[in-house]
Amino acid sequence: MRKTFGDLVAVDDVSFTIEAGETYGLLGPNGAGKTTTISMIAGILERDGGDVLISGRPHGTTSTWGKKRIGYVPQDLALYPDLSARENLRFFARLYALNRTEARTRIEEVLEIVGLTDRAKDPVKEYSGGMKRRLNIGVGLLHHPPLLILDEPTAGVDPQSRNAILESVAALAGEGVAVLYTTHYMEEAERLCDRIGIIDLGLIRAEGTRRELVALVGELDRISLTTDGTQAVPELERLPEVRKISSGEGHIEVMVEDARKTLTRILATVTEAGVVVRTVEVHEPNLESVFLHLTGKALRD
Ligand SMILES: Nc1ncnc2c1ncn2[C@@H]1O[C@H](COP(=O)(O)OP(=O)(O)OP(=O)(O)O)[C@@H](O)[C@H]1O
Repeated sequence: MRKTFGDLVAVDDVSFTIEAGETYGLLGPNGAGKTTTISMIAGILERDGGDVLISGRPHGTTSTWGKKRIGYVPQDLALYPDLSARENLRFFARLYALNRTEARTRIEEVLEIVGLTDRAKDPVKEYSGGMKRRLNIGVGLLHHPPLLILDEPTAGVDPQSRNAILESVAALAGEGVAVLYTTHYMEEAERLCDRIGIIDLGLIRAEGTRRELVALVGELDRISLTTDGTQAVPELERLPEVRKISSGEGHIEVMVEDARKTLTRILATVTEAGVVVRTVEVHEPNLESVFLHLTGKALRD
């Protein structure tokens, strides 16, 4: 897809696919083109070029078929403050043309998913920011969309709601919903997303699982041990998984590609050499360093 606003190229050439049950994260700094990209996918913004296919079928701003299959949760809240959560959902269920019986069941399911059943009767104006955000997500789920698009759903919410949001998104993906998730919080992308597209200046600079992205820039995991000696170093050097070792008095640092896979073997090798291990720390390179490497700037610039 491509989108320009006058001279500004907001989305230059963005292309990706999301499978059912997969959570795809678009990670990028402010102004990277995330909202523009998802607005085109949701069919609320005209594209200048490119295609959006849902289950192989073209979809655009005039496609009702496509819109029925998408739950779009914008950054801004769209709720009636004087109505309760249940009344808000009832109103939106009518907009989505759910019949009465369908609506009744689905509203209770949705309240459960977003964790608001206990507060369903209270007017939304009495809700915390995070609760409003959760209800907003609930609205996007009413019509059972196979694709759910969330635009920075945790921006500015309290930790409890943030956790609730992340947990409901993971549960929905577990039920087969394809989720497109935008964020500039690296930890969220790492925790939630099966695949991540790093977007900057309207381009996807790299795409893959967290591990693939990290491998792309050649970063290694580091296992730091504090020990009572370093006589295990020659044995460690012989292990094929070990890429680099440094050691000094009372500590050994081992660089490997995948610390989770190699940790047991490394500890066994050290102990067999008669060295006592006092502490173990594993440092995995994160997406922040990948982002910095790819774009030359920090994620939160
Ligand atoms: N309607 C518009 N008219 C003009 N410029 C726009 C418009 N919408 C977005 N832009 C510009 O396009 C670029 C991409 O914006 P976009 O909102 O897609 O970024 P984003 O990655 O979602 O950022 P944020 O994290 O702040 O939401 C920005 O430079 C923005 O100023």
